[in-house]
Amino acid sequence: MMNTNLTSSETPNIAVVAGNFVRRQLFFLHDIQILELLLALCVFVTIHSLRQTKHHGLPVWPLLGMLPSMTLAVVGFQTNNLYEWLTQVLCRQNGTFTFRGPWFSTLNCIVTADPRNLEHLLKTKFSIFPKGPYFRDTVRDLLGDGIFSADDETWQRQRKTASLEFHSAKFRQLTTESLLELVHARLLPVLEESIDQSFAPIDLQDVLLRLTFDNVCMIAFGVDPGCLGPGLPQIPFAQAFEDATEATVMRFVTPACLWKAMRYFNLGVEKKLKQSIKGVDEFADDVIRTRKKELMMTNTTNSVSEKQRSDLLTVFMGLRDEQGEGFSDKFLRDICVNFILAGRDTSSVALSWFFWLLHHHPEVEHKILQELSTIVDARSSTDDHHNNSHDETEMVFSPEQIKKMDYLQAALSEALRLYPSVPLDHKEVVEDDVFPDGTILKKGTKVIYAIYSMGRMESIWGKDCREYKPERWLNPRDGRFMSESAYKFTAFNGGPRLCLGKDFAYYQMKFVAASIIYRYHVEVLQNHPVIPKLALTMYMKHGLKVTLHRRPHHQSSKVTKIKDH
Ligand code: HEM
Repeated sequence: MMNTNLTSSETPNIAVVAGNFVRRQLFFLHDIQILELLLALCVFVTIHSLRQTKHHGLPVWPLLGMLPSMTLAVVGFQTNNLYEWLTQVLCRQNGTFTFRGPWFSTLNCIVTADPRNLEHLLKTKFSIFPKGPYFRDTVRDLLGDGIFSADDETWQRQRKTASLEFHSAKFRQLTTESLLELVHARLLPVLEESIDQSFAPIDLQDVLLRLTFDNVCMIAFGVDPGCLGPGLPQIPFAQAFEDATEATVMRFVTPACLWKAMRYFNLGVEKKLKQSIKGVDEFADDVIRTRKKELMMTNTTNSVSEKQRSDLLTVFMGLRDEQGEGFSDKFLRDICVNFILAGRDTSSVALSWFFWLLHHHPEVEHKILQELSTIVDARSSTDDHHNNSHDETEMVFSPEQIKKMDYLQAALSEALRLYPSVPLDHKEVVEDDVFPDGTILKKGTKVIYAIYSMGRMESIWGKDCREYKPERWLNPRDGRFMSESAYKFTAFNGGPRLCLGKDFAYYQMKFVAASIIYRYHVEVLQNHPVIPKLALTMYMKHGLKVTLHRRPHHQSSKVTKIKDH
């Protein structure tokens, strides 16, 4: 580390003086100010360089490439939405174009929304399109060697073990039980509370984020942080996790040399990142230490309760390599943190967009209600001894009932088609190649696949591609749900890196949506602005402010009691 503490007896060193100067200047920079600075730089150079060329019909500015056009789109002169701007360009360019970034950035990349290219990238030539060193370098501090950023053997090992676990009966039991507890003992009471407080508006996105955070922590760590509860408490671990993800995302829009300098000098957003990662690590270390002790106790006392745990931490702790060595604590921390990131906000954000779409499509809400009533009535008539089938305030949907909700699954898939939780994803090319559409790919090129745009292309979904129509997912003969090719509907990725939590995510979203819709009509506040936030996951920038109205059959303010089913 450079010594920045000069005493009067020391000769000033030019590197130290320069270092201090940069440190002083950067100290005052906030992340927003950095963006403003970049924007000002764009405007300045744009005004001073009147020469502008075109690449495939897109303006390319000297030094700045296509950044000014994109910036104008994002700040609102054209579309107020980066994803919409990309969609417009991709539609004009038949599904693929080359984005030219400014000279100082690493933003040059191929952007594609062509299903043939997606299949090539995610499946056929999977091995030459890894996540790559650029992505890993950017997210390493938070994600380490976890499944999201890993490639090759490090990825394969985690994928294989987690995949076995995700498909086991024990895991299914853990997830259904923890979800049931969360929805009935925590989510529904919080929603009821808002009604009791004279229909106080609540931010449904925030409530759902809390629910999925608690749920995925139970799956990954086997502990419940308790974010969802009366009064919606602030939980330091959840806050640290959120801050750490947001600060990591800032690195993708900051020149690498700048964020690396800020990290070195511990300034601005990088300082915040360091502090929040410390918060995440402390929580993880504590859980790992406690679990190790518990497992040792279990082994010595030969008790079975701890051995029966099926959270990912316990499963990975039990693994040994050929030399009989277990995973290091750091690697165990990376594994869990990555799973929390994967399952934390994807389903909650998808559910938020789904409820917003329902608000604008009462006919879809009506059909979902009809489906739920049919399923509930069928159980009432065939299962008279079932203790909760007639008492609607205590209605708990069973896994078999959830499986039968084809229309709800179609409505959720349609929401994900238009608002995919991961709107853009990326790969790096490690060998020269050519896409099926003829695009030449040089080694080292970055490829962005625009999942959001894919849902809005006539060439993929037809003329009504922008309409919300769950029916497109139903077999016209029997009304059953029909899945789509992962290279056309890429919300869950595809090929060997297909989302590991896809089945669980559908179960979770269906269970939560059915439990809410059966009891309440969700009304979005009039004039509440709903626009996507620019982040790795497609949050609603201002949340989703709603009021809840009890259905006529659910007029009691009694909170649901969980019963075995
Ligand atoms: C609506 C909900 C969800 C959506 C839309 C979704 C989408 C995705 C996408 C697009 C990827 C690829 C990311 C990338 O490689 O850059 C992915 C990967 C992954 N997802 Fe999900 N996900 C959802 C829910 C979940 C849940 C609930 C879990 C776990 C509890 C989960 C676990 C994972 C894991 C572990 C990976 C990494 C797979 C790998 O790289 O091999 N996902 N998901």
